[in-house]
Amino acid sequence: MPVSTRSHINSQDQNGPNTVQRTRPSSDQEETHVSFPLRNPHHGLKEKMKALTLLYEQQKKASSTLRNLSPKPEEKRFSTHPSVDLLSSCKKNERDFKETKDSEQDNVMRENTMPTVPTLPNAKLNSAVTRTFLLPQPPVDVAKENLVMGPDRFIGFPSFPRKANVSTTVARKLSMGSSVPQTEPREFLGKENVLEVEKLESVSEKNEASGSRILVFVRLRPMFKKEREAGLRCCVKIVNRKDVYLTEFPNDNDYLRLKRVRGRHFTFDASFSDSTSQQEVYSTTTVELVEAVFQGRNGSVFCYGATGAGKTYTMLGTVENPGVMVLAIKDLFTKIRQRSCDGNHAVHLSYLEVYNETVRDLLSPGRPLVLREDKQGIIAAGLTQYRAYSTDEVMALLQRGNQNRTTEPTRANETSSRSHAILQVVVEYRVKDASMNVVNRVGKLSLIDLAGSERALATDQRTLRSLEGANINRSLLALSSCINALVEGKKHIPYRNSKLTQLLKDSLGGACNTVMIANISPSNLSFGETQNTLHWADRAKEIRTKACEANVEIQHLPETETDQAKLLLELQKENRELRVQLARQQQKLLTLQAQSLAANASPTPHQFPLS
Ligand SMILES: Nc1ncnc2c1ncn2[C@@H]1O[C@H](COP(=O)(O)OP(=O)(O)OP(=O)(O)O)[C@@H](O)[C@H]1O
Repeated sequence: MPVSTRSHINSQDQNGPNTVQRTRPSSDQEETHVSFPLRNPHHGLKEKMKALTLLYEQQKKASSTLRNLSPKPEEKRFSTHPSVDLLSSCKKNERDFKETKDSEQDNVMRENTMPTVPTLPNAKLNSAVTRTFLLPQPPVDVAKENLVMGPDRFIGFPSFPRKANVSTTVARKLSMGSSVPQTEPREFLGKENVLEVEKLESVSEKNEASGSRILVFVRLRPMFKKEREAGLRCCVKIVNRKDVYLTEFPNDNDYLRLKRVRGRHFTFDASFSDSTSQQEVYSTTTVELVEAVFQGRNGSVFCYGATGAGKTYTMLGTVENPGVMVLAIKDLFTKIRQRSCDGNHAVHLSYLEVYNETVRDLLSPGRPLVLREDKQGIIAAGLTQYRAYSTDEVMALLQRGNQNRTTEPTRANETSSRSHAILQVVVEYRVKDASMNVVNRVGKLSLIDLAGSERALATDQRTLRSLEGANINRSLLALSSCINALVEGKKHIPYRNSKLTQLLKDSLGGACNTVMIANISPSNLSFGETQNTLHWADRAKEIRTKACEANVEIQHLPETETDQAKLLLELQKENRELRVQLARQQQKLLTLQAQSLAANASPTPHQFPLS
């Protein structure tokens, strides 16, 4: 989504943050002196934070080792939609990740961590309209923390609020390019998959040359035990990780055509079989978009498919197998940690749903939001944007949002999402270039879990379910009309036909790197829906979005006194924010120290000899 002012970036900026030379002022000078070139007044604070964070991590490790000595609690199990309890999975995976990366990251500032949120077991499935799982409230300090920094309620859905610009020159850089480093995925892929990823890289290279094509992936979910027991057959075969063969088996009662088997063949950028891991799906589809966000480019990933085909599983996943949203957030913060020495990052987050043609804020539910269009695109007026400092915080917010999301059991899925959910993460990355100009990149990642289409049932007539179904189908139909119009190169694209298409306008026809993951079921009972999904996915391959330009702003060193004063104010604000962060870290450290002291002090029974 566009930022207010932009222009072309010169090639010099390619050198990126690593070439920046900076000097650090002493902490007493921080808020009083205005000498130029202006220096960032909170470097001292940053150092302190780094040291504190490290100390905190060590304490945390020590206390977790202590805890591990005590007998393990029973393995946590879901009694409801597993995707709603992501925090612990995130923690577990983050721990694994930390273990592997610890040695190389010792000199890097670690992200904040939050106390684990306990999950209440045995949450019951409820057929009410709104999800009513018994889930933990987000930790109090998340809410408090966000009150300190926000929430910035005025921020619209697709746009990020721009600060008053001191800028005189603005820069713009073209399209998601080969400059996007492939940092992560290979270690998670099997050997045979590396070759495939290389093939896929050539897809995105081609993309780069010819503007931005929507990349379309297909994911087949495994057959359920219930389906196998019911004698259903698999009608989908994936070959070469690209080709999808769909077989139409004759109906058992159709004696005349018993031997007639018809099939269709589709090819996509990649097709994932039912045994593909979540990590592999993420690495193939989304990892590059996350990297591009740091360069100021927008990216969208949306899951499309029939109800029960695996969209929410792909997007959110489970505790053991976190999905694209969770992996992207973790990846994002890992990258921020790795770059924390280069510049400042700010991550803002919003989460909304479109339910029955109304837009609702999932993070602070209230009145429906109104969509407005302005120069920056479609805006959901009043949508809350939270500033997040760590994966844990985002997970807590995501969990809170998922509690508020509308789900209910359907014929095909016990925890069917009845709304379209859009998680949007805005990353602002600010760094100084060699000439001490401030380079500001703003990239936005939209992760979209669409509601599934479902055939209307005769018994559903006039119930809330049928209204929901009708609205879901209506918005998906509107989505298909937009896809058609875009593919046919029509001038008028009917985005206004539904709230969903208005919100997806930027992803479909704007300057955005877009990925579509079409989820399909293997069961021959879902043949019609699968064929339909594959048809639209096949159409979507032909959509070209506008060349994805980087949102890069260069703020030149201020010359006038007013501009200098403005810059000073901004730096002071940032300084205050860092102080709040520091205080929070100190608080956490103290709590942890107190806990480990208490753990050491409390005697365990076997320490005392029996008399
Ligand atoms: N790749 C997969 N591996 C294992 N289980 C899967 C996979 N995909 C889906 N499932 C399981 O299938 C069930 C339905 O999946 P999910 O809820 O993601 O469907 P959906 O497309 O989001 O449906 P709806 O549109 O109704 O919300 C869930 O129990 C989920 O755990």
